[in-house]
Amino acid sequence: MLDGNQLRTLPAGFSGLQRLKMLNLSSNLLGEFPAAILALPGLEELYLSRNQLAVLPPHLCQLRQLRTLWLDNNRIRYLPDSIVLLHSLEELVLQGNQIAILPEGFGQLSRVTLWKIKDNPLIQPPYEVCMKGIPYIAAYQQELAHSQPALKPRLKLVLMGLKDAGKTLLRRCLMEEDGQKEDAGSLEAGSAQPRGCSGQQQDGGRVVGCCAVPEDASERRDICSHMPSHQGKGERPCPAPSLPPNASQVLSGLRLSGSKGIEVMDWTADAERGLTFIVYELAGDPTYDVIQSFFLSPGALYVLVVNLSAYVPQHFYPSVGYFLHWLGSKVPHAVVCMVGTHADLCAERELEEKCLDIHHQIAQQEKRDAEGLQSLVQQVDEALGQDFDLRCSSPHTAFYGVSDKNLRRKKAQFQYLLNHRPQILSPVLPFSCWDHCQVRRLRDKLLSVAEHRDIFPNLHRVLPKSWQVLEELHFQPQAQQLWLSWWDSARLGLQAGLTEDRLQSALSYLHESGKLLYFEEHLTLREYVFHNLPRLIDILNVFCQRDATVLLQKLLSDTHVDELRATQLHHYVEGFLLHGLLPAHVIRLLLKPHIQSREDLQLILELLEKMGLCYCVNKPKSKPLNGATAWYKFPCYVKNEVPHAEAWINGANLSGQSFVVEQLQIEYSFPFIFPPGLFARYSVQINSHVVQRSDGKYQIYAYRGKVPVVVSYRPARGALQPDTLSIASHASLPNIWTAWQAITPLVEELNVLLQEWPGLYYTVHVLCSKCLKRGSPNPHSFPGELLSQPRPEGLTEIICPKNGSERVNVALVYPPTPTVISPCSK
Ligand SMILES: Nc1nc2c(ncn2[C@@H]2O[C@H](COP(=O)(O)OP(=O)(O)OP(=O)(O)O)[C@@H](O)[C@H]2O)c(=O)[nH]1
Repeated sequence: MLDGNQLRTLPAGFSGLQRLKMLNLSSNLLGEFPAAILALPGLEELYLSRNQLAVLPPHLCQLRQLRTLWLDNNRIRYLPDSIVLLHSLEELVLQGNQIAILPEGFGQLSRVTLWKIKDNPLIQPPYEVCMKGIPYIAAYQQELAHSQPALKPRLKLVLMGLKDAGKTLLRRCLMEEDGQKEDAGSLEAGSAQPRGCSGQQQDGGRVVGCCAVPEDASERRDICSHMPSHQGKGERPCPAPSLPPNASQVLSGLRLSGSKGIEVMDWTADAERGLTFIVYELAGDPTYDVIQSFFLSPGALYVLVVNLSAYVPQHFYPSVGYFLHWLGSKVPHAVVCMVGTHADLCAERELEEKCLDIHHQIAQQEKRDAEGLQSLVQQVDEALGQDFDLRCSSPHTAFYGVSDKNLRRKKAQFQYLLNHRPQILSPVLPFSCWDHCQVRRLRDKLLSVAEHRDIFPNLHRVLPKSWQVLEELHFQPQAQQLWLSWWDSARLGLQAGLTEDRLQSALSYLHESGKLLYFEEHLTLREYVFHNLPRLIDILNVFCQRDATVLLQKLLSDTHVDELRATQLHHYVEGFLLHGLLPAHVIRLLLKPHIQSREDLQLILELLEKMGLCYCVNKPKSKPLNGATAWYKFPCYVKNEVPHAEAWINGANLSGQSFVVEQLQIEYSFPFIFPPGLFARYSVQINSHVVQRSDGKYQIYAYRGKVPVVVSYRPARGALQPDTLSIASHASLPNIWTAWQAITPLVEELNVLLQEWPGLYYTVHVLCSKCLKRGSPNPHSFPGELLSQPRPEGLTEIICPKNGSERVNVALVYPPTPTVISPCSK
């Protein structure tokens, strides 16, 4: 064991150690692979992790006995071809290198069971194939050998930013620049002038500086959209825009009101090289939050759009910081390009100062986040430095009762978060839709980023012919269905010559490149392949729309609607916007263009439930409704602050009397960001576990059998406070076990949902029941971890420091296993 030294070379004569079977040289400073190692033919285990190796010797295969080879976190760019001859190899760890291509015949390493390749810029085989393991690599390489490879560069481009940031206009200008007109059907008639600039200088003082930044994320995002984008008096006048001919065409298609929601379209940005962007324009309106995260995936280029004219430093977080946190929690290591629109409305100096401010504040936010994570790593290290028994001696120590193994997992997770910060490509790029040169410059910038091999290595990969055939089959004109079941897709795969096991990789590729949606990791959604994106998005957009007129228009499009019926429909819309309730037949009307039959409606409703948009309020579990109207609740529409229920809060019922029961409350804290839309989706997800529920905007009261449960979301109360989501129950003391049983499935559902955010940091605690009973505003939270399946014998009594020597009866469950899902533990 020579790990953790400062070794740059091995001493002369090292090769004399002919009986050596294991050699650990990890965490040294080796810049070259020591030749002496090759002269140790009996070597079975070789650890060279965390060195500075760039090249491996071509004759690596001399180490014929090698069973374990760890080379992670070096600088290796290529693997020698002879590595495929290491037939005894069982463990091969290569993560954290610069490997783009695996040697031909790599699939021969069929004995390898421990395989790690993450964090390499893999092109061939593509990343998603490599991640799946050696058998998939073998299948892919076979495939490639038997087919005619072809190149098809395509990248998913996601536009995001606040409402009215200028995303739509930016996209249209870029596409018009290339002479690509959109389907006129998708445009609504509007004024020939942009909303932010009437073509003349607008008056009105700049008042945004005095706005207080709201604490609620949705309000945070709303505020900037209401900020006037006018120029203040005495500032450089807005130059009368000289309208480029194509900009006026673009503007003529821009609608004036109503939220159009999410849009997706192809943009052939460079016809010569055949490079296509699949552009996903997200909605700036936070009402779309519940669906937007479905469209964020790895391997895309993200453009964060900021309205520079409206920007003031106090609003950095809602207009920039928030989006970086959101994106980072869903797609760790996402590639982000910052664009500042409305540059024509800013004086030169103002432009410079604002861009600089955004740049500085991004750096500050990043530094703060990284320091926070680093201090967590340090805390874990300190805990690891202690003996496990010592850690278990007091329940009030950090990581009380957490095993070394779980601590190491935690550390790996923090390190993963630290190493996968968003990649922000450049300072803010000022942009004006009026300026041809800037439009062209932005287009060139996006193209050059896309072409950058280190950033998007996948763009240059060679694809097997069968993958292309698969794609064509999915998009053939007769494939008009709303979506395909996985089995339909598998049948197309067979036609393309892809067996089921090989289909997964091809679908993952199509998902990452933006061509379709396939949620491989999602428990229920992975049964679908969403190839018809415009239709799917059309459907989802309907249920994020808050504009009564737009909804009514959809409902009244039928010519046979009499006045009575119209009034009735009007009431339905009102109820929907207030309580989120709709009967199935009205949903059918809203989705009319997409529904031909009763089955279509049923399938769509099922899908909406699986996506966490709505649940049926009156369907008895696993029984048909016998002709009664099914009503659906869309939790993201619920407006009432408090659920209508005879409920209890913090140990007191509505009459204010204290219960003689014990409180059990598990609290999830989200220090950086609470995933947008999570509460609404969670609210749907738990529906199958609860009865007699009553929903409020931030709270759900319900029962699990006879045991009451409450789920509450509390937005952060200040900049440094976390958002929290708690799951609570109560029971009389001897039956506290029943309360644990009541909330366990709800905890599990939350954990499953949280897996969709691999870059999210959150903690889980049990709150002190005594503090809760006293109604303490700041109850003590116990560290440690929860068992996902607690047992009665796992309940422990501990003493809360805030309650003197009184014992707290609702306690942690040991031995602990992690409930925090680490992307590294997958
Ligand atoms: N003067 C000027 N006006 C712009 C510019 N970009 C956008 N606008 C105007 O700003 C307003 C909002 O632009 P949109 O492109 O609709 O904003 P968005 O980000 O798509 O908004 P949502 O779809 O609601 O999220 C419109 O009136 C545009 O005409 C720009 O560079 N200069």
